[in-house]
Amino acid sequence: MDSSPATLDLDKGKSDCGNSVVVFDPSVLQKQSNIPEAFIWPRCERPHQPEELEVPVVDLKGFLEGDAASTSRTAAAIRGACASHGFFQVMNHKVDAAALHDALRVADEFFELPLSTKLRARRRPGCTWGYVGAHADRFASMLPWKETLSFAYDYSGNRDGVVDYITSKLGEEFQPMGRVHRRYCAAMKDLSLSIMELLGISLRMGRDYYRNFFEDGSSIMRCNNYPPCQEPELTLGTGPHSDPTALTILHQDQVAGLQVFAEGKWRSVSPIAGALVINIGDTFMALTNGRYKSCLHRAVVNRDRRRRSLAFFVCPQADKVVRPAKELLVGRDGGGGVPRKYPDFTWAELLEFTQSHYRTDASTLQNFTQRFLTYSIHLSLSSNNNSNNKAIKTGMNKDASQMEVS
Ligand SMILES: C=C1C[C@]23C[C@H]1CC[C@H]2[C@]1(C)CCC[C@@](C)(C(=O)O)[C@H]1[C@@H]3C(=O)O
Ligand SMILES: O=C(O)CCC(=O)C(=O)O
Ligand SMILES: [Fe+2]
Repeated sequence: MDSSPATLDLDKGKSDCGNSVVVFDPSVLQKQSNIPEAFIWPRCERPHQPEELEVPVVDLKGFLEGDAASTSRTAAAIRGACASHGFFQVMNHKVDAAALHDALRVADEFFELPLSTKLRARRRPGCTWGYVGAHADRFASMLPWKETLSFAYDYSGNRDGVVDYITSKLGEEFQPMGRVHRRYCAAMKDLSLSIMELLGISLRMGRDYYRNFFEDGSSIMRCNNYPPCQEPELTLGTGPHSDPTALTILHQDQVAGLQVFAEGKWRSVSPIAGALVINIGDTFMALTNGRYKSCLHRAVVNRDRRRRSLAFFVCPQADKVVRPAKELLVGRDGGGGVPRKYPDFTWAELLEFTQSHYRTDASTLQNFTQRFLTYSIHLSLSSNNNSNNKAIKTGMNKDASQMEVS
């Protein structure tokens, strides 16, 4: 991980215990004619005017009402998108319009708080949750022009986890904010499990296969706030990456900014009022042995308007082994096994990799796999072929050449 420099000319705030922290304070930065050097991205990464990516807009009405013909049409539409760029949008998803509106409203309320109040929830080193400004506490360069608030939503039925988190960090007066987030996360969980059914049908694994796999899962709720930027052509709101999680439900406002790298170039995915953007993540790509694609994407900013997005990242239960179903390892001709592209791993292992060792980017899963195999081979050599080492557990050959990691 980049080590943050001792000082960074963004702005220095004071945390509630008086320590100086490096912060991203848009109200200060926006008054400067140029953005700080740390926010300037390499020329090859800077945004330009892209074409539109026509992602399928899938109407879920028939599927959610149990109509068989509509379900198979919907699964076919999803199959095409997931096998190519992994993105599609959904309409008539039955998520209450008020819940969608209120979730953005309380995100605005949070980001409009005084910086000292937001810092009550600041992310602690090595933790995924909390308030972050430009990741200035983690990275020293290529900083994203955004503030984020992230918290966990676990599917274990702990009804008050979100409310307790928000009030414990910000104060009891923020209970209404916590309740709005809880209602939104509950709706996202239900939708994510319905989409898992569709993915199961589309892969001919049956509607329950992935629903059951994720039913006891966990999720990361992330609120993104992208302030207007005086030099939007030099920076990015969120850098190029594929989501390491399994599935993402993105609720974006009506300000364009999401871009997907498809057919060899960056393409914009314009907001559609009432629609939610869905994309496959690395963990689901591994569950399908690469059949469904976790695609590179990013967010750009603009000079005039703030942009907000709410990303609900669906993850398996932390210690559940991520391994493709054997049905997906049969060759197209029904012949012998298709080589595994990724080792067995757990979400806890991949999350720890992205939070402590690696800045999530376009090659996270590839680098995680290489590191994982190197470690496993090391284990195997050092423990004289001890059968407990991970390489054997995965059923992988210790020799990485047996894998198709490109
Ligand atoms: C597991 C995660 C790490 C990030 C949040 C979730 C899923 C997406 C990841 C992220 C957004 C990808 C771009 C880089 C990142 C550092 C960010 O800009 O926020 C990533 C998140 C993170 O590491 O906090
Ligand atoms: O804000 C967006 O449109 C995309 C954000 C994103 O990709 C992420 O947070 O992982
Ligand atoms: Fe993303």
